[in-house]
Amino acid sequence: MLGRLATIGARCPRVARIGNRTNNHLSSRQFARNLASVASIAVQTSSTPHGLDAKSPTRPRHVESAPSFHPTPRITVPALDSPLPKIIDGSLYVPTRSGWTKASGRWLRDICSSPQSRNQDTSQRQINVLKLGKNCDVAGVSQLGDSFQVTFADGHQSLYSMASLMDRSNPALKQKRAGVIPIITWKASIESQPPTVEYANMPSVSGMKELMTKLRTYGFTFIDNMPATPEASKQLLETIGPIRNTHYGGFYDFTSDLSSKDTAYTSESLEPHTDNTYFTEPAGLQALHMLSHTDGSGGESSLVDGIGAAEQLYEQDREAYRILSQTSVYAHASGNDGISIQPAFAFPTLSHDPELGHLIQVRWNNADRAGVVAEHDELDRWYDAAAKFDALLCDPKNAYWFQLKPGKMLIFDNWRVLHGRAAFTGKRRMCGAYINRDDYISKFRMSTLSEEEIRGSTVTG
Ligand SMILES: C[N+](C)(C)CCCC[C@H](N)C(=O)O
Ligand SMILES: O=C(O)CCC(=O)C(=O)O
Repeated sequence: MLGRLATIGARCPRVARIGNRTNNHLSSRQFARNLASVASIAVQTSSTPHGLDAKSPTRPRHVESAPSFHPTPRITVPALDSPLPKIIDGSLYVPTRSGWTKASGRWLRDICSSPQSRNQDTSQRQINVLKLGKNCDVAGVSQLGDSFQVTFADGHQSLYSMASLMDRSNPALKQKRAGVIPIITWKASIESQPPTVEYANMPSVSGMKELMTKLRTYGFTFIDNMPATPEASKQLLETIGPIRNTHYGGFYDFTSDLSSKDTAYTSESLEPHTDNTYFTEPAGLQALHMLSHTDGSGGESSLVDGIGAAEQLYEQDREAYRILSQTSVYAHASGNDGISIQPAFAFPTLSHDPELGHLIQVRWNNADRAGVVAEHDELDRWYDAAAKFDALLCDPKNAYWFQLKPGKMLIFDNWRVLHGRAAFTGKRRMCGAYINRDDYISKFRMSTLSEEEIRGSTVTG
């Protein structure tokens, strides 16, 4: 059954090219509406109350009729006669350029960072506003520069910057929280200048910043001129984040001996894929470092920008993009003895950030795919859409082919970039590791944001 459009649809890609830098921000709610009007990919600003456009030809059969839309009753706020904040019914109203902003007493107390409210060593909350009731009502407020000192009904006082009151719905802050920056999508031509970081610069502050920025911008980078040893590879990866353990072990050092019952442990070719589609959360980063290849040839590696390919699919066939964004797919890993891994629930091939709307994850592995969550009369539409995406992934224009070599480690974003391999002969030894997505984004933020930006974009409430 095609998923409901109203919930996780995504808007057409607002592709604002700045130089050759592409800003991919897919936002929610507009998806269905724009599907109905294939005329242009110009971003529309209005959004239907329920994300579904009555004209949409693709309204899923099972969606119940949209409930009638009741505007939220509004408290009449005072005219903007004085620039001073006001207290109404225990909430604080702050004057802003665009009118009054309401700050609920419980929210203010919840985000209080005073030592009474928050452990200063762990940044963890040590009060429970759910039990404080009317004590959280705002009882007094005074302005101190660009901050407000709030007094609560139980006498507790705390200081809030104007920014902290205003920024709660600030998209730029949400992007900083999620480590979202403008990305550069690429095709096979990236071969002329693939993103690369010199090992000699690692793990200096500037070197890590360069590594994280290139990874986040391109979805992959090489670490060049490094020792062709598992020890050096493991040590470097551990400066990024903890190595993730899986049924393949932690740091992996493998060859084509079927020591794990997976085709990666053979000499066969592998189509472009993302790893771990059978996990509820696929690894965020994957590293591959060829240590040796003797008595044989082949084994070239391929990379494809999954976001770039998805962008091409959107421009070529919006319906196919929608189907891959709305149809959930299972996967499995069951080769190893005693292993039968499936995700907690099925995921679409293309997943979008539910708050910011942009394409956040590509999940694609033809070998590990299990059930497609679609009725039989819709299954062929999924196969048609998947075939179009597959053709883009395998298009020589999109695939960057290269030969890995000892001393040059590849690290890539397994939520964005697909990797593949040509068949090979001889003995080929590879090492590397997985790193969790959240650990990757944490390292990216810590390496590229200022202290203040990190603090300001760490959502505490
Ligand atoms: C060797 N290494 C552990 C990296 C990979 C193991 C196989 C990964 C599997 N084919 C997948 O697509 O998830
Ligand atoms: O052997 C390779 O080059 C890559 C194997 C692979 O796809 C993987 O380890 O996930």
